[in-house]
Amino acid sequence: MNTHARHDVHGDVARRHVTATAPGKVNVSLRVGPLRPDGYHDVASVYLAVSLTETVTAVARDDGRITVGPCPRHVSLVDAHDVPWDESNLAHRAAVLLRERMGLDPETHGVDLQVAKQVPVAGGMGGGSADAAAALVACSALWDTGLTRSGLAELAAELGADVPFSVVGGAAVGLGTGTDLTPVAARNPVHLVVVPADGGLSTPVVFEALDRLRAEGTLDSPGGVEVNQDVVRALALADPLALALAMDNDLQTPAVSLFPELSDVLDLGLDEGALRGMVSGSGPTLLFVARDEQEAERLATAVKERTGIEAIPVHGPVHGAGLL
Ligand SMILES: C[C@@](CO)(OP(=O)(O)O)[C@H](O)COP(=O)(O)OP(=O)(O)OC[C@H]1O[C@@H](n2ccc(N)nc2=O)[C@H](O)[C@@H]1O
Ligand SMILES: Nc1ncnc2c1ncn2[C@@H]1O[C@H](COP(=O)(O)OP(=O)(O)O)[C@@H](O)[C@H]1O
Repeated sequence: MNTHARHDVHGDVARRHVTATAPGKVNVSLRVGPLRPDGYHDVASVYLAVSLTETVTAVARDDGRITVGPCPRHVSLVDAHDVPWDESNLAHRAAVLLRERMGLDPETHGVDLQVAKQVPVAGGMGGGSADAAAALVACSALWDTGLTRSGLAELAAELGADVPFSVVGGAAVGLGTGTDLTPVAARNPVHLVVVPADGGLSTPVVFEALDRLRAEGTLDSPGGVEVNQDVVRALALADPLALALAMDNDLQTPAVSLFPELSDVLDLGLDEGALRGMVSGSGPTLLFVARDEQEAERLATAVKERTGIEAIPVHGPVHGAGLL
């Protein structure tokens, strides 16, 4: 029996359960290379894990079934209707993959996954990836696999480009499809405001739009990608102004072309004193850089007042997936 699992009483049956959390992310730099033959793009990404986290409770079942659903005990900050609560759910896929790779008996190793979401769905903040990371950590403890964090991060890469970073957390450069991670120093917290949009954007559709804009010559086509070292330095120095000036995102133009309303909110954030506004990953969530925590609170309130959108002050880096 592992040391992390707790017991709960559901009817007459005591069921072991484990809870894990994992962070959402923003990309403070996202440089995208040309389309590869496998349908992916090489990226040079600078990830920052932020204080908007997902929580997954894994409750043991001995009939081998794996289920996933919204957590009955936690209030989700996002609309659970937007999430596929079936085998396609990234948390479900994580549990299936872990069980298979660890050679566990599919007749006896089942789990009910209860997910409490805070990260906007399909928003470019890696919420589904965080659910997968938290599910990996929770199921690994529940089933006593003995896998290390780097073992979990390796499995995570099979689930999606953003999943390893949510396992690892902090701040990191991501190369390859984003899964080849190198931690970077970020001593003091960076304060941001994230502004979710009404609706989501499909990640592959945004990458396709980038390819299209490059093919027609509207955007330059790079031969390769290089890490944005100015952003890495700004994180190391904990200098919000330098970070704001250096940030970039090759998916911003395609995301805004698909979701033109984002331009107005970007302008509004700057008008309210943000140091910089940018699309988070493939969008449509926006991120604004604030000078400090107080300024982030003020900016979030101002954006909320002017747009009615629930802008959220966050900070990063925060740690990666872990047990509660
Ligand atoms: C753009 C980024 C930036 O961090 O995140 P989001 O904004 O979606 O959160 C990531 O690259 C997304 O990561 P993730 O959402 O895990 O992507 P995956 O499920 O692995 O891939 C979905 C699809 O996105 C495209 N894709 C993804 C990653 C990559 N390096 N090149 C790509 O072209 C491919 O079309 C792929 O089929
Ligand atoms: N646990 C999950 N939470 C949210 N979305 C999920 C989940 N599992 C699968 N998905 C699917 O993945 C898509 C992208 O999810 P998400 O990770 O929230 O966004 P992004 O990739 O933009 O950061 C969603 O539209 C949804 O169809």
